[in-house]
Amino acid sequence: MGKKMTDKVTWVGKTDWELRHFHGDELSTDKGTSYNSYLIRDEKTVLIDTVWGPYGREFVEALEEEIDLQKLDAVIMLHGESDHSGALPLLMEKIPDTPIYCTNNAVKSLKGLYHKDWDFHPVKTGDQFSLGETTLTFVEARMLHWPDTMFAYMSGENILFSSDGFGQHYATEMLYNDLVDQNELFQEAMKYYANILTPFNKMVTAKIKEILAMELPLDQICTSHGVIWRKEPAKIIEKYLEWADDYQEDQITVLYDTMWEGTRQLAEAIVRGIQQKDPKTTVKLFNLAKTDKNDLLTEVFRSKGILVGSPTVNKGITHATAGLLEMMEGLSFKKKKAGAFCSYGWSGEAAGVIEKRLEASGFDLAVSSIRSLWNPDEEAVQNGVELGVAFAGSFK
Ligand SMILES: Cc1cc2nc3c(=O)[nH]c(=O)nc-3n(C[C@H](O)[C@H](O)[C@H](O)COP(=O)(O)O)c2cc1C
Repeated sequence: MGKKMTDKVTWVGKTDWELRHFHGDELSTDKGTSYNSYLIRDEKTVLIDTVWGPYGREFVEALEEEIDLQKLDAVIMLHGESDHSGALPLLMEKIPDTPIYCTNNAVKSLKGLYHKDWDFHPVKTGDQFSLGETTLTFVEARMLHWPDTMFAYMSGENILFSSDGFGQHYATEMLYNDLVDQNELFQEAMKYYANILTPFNKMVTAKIKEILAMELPLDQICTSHGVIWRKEPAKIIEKYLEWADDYQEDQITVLYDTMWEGTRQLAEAIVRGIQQKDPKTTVKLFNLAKTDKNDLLTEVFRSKGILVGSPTVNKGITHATAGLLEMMEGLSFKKKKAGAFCSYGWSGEAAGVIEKRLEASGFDLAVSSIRSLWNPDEEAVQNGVELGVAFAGSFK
């Protein structure tokens, strides 16, 4: 059942309350998500995006209740990814000759995913689609977050359809940003940005500046996941500019893994050292194997510095530590300091392995790593405290 937004625009997406893992298991979605699809009825009728494949049948049937599919003049695909295009094969079976407007790169991604020769019409920045009283203007948005992404601006209604930009994995029956819990909303928006868009900070900034320079009146931002920003849409744009500018808060995060608590004891000593040196800084301690990885990455995103510790296992680090370091490398965090620590029994390679990986991932190593032979004794605890003091001191 569609939700009417304006005389001409109806939300025809799918709210997915139960989704908990997205992109395989790369991204946790504790609050579910929505796949937003929009139906525009002016003199012409067009559909913007579809929904994920498992909901394809439901989507097409609901769309048929809204309109005679044969009256659909075009399908506009802002981004080829399966969560937005999954229902396309089913829809196109019913309307095989309907043109699909998308970027050149989306022709490639959609052909690669579905191997169909639909009637593709590639568009570029500045190209327009006249709907009647209103017009859609396309703006390519490469790497926000795929090479195939574009935005579409609808004049008359003053709506920016922003694909995954400004999105959140946040299922709600409320549809609009002003009707939901603001803390939850901004936490989910930040988690989305931290985990998906961080590598593309520069492109986010450039794209937002390009759009702001167009001086378009903006009443709503319609993203492809989560709520529609209708109240003060400029607020999320400002947040994006802040987040894209190598965001950090006055926070240090200590992340450790442990088998027998030795590395944890070292981590606690480090936390005490940080608090001693700088009581105002927020210090957070997490067992990285037991905390949601995407929440951890969001904490790293907020941090000015991180310290990572692992027990030494078979001359290396634990798999959970390795997994998180791999994800951090992919996100290309900038302007953050780091340090490493480990507990060991005989060879003690873990701290060195972590240090190398942090450095290769672009972190600035502000302190030399420390190690504790077995459980930390008094001297090792003192080394932990001193590491914390030195790390906190490196920001002065
Ligand atoms: C399966 C296993 C493999 C280990 N491999 C190494 C190793 O290669 N080198 C080393 O120095 N210690 C090794 N250790 C010893 C641990 O690093 C040591 O017990 C350390 O104190 C564990 O830290 P934790 O108390 O934080 O778990 C190993 C321990 C286990 C259980």
